[in-house]
Amino acid sequence: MTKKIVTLSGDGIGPEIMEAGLEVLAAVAEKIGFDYVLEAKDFGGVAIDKQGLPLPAETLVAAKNADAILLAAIGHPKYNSAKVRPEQGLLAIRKALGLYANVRPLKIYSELKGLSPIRNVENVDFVVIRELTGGVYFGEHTLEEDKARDVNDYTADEIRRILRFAFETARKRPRKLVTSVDKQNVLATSKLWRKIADEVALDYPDVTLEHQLVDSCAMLLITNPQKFDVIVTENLFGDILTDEASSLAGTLGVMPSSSHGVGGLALYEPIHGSAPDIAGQGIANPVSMILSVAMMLRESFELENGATLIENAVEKTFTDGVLTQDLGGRATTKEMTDAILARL
Ligand SMILES: NC(=O)C1=CN([C@@H]2O[C@H](COP(=O)(O)OP(=O)(O)OC[C@H]3O[C@@H](n4cnc5c(N)ncnc54)[C@H](O)[C@@H]3O)[C@@H](O)[C@H]2O)C=CC1
Ligand SMILES: CC(C)CC(=O)C(=O)O
Ligand SMILES: [Mg+2]
Repeated sequence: MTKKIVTLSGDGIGPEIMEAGLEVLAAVAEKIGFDYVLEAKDFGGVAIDKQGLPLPAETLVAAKNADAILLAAIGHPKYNSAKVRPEQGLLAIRKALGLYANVRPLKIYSELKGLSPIRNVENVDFVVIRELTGGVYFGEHTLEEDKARDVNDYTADEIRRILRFAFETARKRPRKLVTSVDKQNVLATSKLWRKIADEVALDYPDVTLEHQLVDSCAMLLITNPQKFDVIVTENLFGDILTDEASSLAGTLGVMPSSSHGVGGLALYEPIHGSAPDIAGQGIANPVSMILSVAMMLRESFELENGATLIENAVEKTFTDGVLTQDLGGRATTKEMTDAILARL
């Protein structure tokens, strides 16, 4: 049956990397016989400019009716002091679709090992499960002249479901280790988080649970990244720790993600933003988007063969020394994409 994929190209480098991702999708689909249609929708800054809001109703309706959603990136400094911001659309679509579990795997490509500023990245292989629809990003925000307030809320149910997601993820991995990251020495939400993590662990005797405070976790990601298998944490901590973790891989430009919810619908996007500093120059690294397409084939459509084709082609492209500027190379977005296409 034909699958419907909604595409949200967004802002900045978004359209450039979406084009790359869709080219790779088309080539793989032809090889494996995957039948799909694309529906492109306005989202983010481009939607504000055209329709006055970052998540127009028709975009949300299309997303809800899709079999999967591909999102590139949103955001631009021109909205920094605007009332309506592209980021509001991003948070709104995650909430509206109930996408509470954001999966951010880290893979270190052998060819990129020397490019990481971290000395020892041998045998690093972990995934961060970031809670995506709760916490301080969704709490009340008040800003006055000389006072500001952001509320960090979590319910027990919200914590329990993301912990379960993390334990289920760990169960399928060889090391079966969950590191739950919090700040329970200070935060009430973290005290509840840790209590629930301990409770959920009782249902998974085959999985080991460790706790780590977020500040020392940030340090360990650099000094001992081999320690981690599955990291699970709240929205804000997961956002920060995964950008930090990307430095192990050499660049933000190689980290994809998937976001899952209750109904089976999932959204796939790079972990990075719209990179306004390089937008329009044709030099963005398209790998994060291309690997997000691979995650979509595997996780939404159970097309392991398609996902593996893409991942192997990316690996081979790196091995052959084709690198974009963020990795110290000279390849443009188009050259990198063509190199990957040639190795499918
Ligand atoms: N999911 C999304 O759409 C996200 C949107 N944002 C938004 O993006 C905008 C820019 O945020 P920044 O803090 O600049 O973060 P950013 O992630 O867009 O960029 C950080 C740095 O990484 C580089 N970079 C990122 N992706 C790259 C790629 N594929 N290839 C090569 N270099 C790449 C950029 O050039 C920049 O120097 C903001 O409006 C922010 O809110 C930020 C994160 C996620
Ligand atoms: C608006 C932000 C929460 C976007 C972001 O940084 C992310 O999702 O990684
Ligand atoms: Mg982020």
